[in-house]
Amino acid sequence: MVSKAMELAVTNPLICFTSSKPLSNPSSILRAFTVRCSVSLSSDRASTGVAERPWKTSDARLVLEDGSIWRAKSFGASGTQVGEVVFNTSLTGYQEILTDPSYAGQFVLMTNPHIGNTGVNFDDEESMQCFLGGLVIRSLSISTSNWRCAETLGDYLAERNIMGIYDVDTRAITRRLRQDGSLIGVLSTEESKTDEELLELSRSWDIVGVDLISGVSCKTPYEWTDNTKSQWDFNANGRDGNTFHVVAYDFGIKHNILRRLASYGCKITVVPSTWPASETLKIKPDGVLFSNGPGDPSAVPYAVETVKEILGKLPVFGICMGHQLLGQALGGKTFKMKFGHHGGNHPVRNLRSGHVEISAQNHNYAVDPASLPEGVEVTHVNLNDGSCAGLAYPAQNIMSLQYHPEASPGPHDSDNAFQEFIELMKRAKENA
Ligand SMILES: NC(=O)CC[C@H](N)C(=O)O
Repeated sequence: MVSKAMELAVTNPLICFTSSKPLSNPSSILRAFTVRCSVSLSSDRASTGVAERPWKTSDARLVLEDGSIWRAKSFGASGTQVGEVVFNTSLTGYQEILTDPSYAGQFVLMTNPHIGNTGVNFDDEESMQCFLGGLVIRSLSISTSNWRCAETLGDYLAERNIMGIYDVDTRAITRRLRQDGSLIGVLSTEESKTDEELLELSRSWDIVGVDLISGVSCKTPYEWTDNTKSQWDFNANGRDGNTFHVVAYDFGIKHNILRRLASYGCKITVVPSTWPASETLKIKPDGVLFSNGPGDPSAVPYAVETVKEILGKLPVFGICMGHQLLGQALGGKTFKMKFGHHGGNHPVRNLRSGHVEISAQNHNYAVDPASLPEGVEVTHVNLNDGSCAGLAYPAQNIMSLQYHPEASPGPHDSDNAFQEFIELMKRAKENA
């Protein structure tokens, strides 16, 4: 009886207001419960002799380069890992986020507090691997419930050797990142490492200037075989019977880009990031796609050179990293943003149609439109901060988006961009 009363007093904040008896003095009832609680706890310990709590206590630390230390509980893999902390505002889609190669070198902090409730399945992956440094969440769902669930999030991360932490104040960390900009952090479950050692590690590592593409790109070319089940293939009537051959440069390509191109009737050859432009031109495809990818676009001059050699010779479509490389190849500059855009709720204005699209985004760098030569048109603008979200150079059959028309996860408002690419290839073929 005593412990039942304790449970009610502790977990139900409305207990005083739902009592069947009129409350002449609610504070005395609270006092009574408090006394009962303390009696109950001390008598339990006395009878079992065990002072251990039944729940897990903090066994992980996130140390940020600004010197702040966040105690948390660990799940997934253990160890010590360094990376850049970014926050993602998507409500769900954590599995697609975990397998997006563009997160290599980063810890993803989900601002939605409740993660893991749908578990994971093996159809929703965006690549063959998790390349990110780790996952930071507020609350790890204690149960998984979804008809497609094959595994829990914790088991999935552990099998892939990816660290996760929960029970950490993700709102406070997000506010810090918004105020001070992106920060490097270290996640550790190793008690032998001091806070000072972890801080030192966070301050001795940087993501700027590092070629992260070479670690995520495929090693040899392959033909994409699309296994998308018909129930997931939306907009399938976008196909007009034509087949266009697209060479897709894999800078860390998300599978949904390939699925969407296939859905629009494209035959796709995926090639590694170092694949020579001359080999691509030899194949004579109808168009070239430059994919998304992790890290600093200024750290991969070889990729910019490849893009330069292809521009003007074939219709091209750049997505995210591909867009940034195109911007550089056209003579423009890219810069690092304060904390970037990561999430499925970014409003973008399509300046040609006048429509606002709610888009999926994931980038820390952007193209400076003022640095672009004449003739290059800014086609899309991010309405949160006015940054450049899309470019076109019609004279050379070039189009690009800073964000993700393939979504996954995120809204499908921008799917039409794939249709535009098809039309670009069609026009180029007709005029050839
Ligand atoms: N999704 C991407 O392609 C990311 C592009 C680039 N790595 C950035 O962070 O800006």
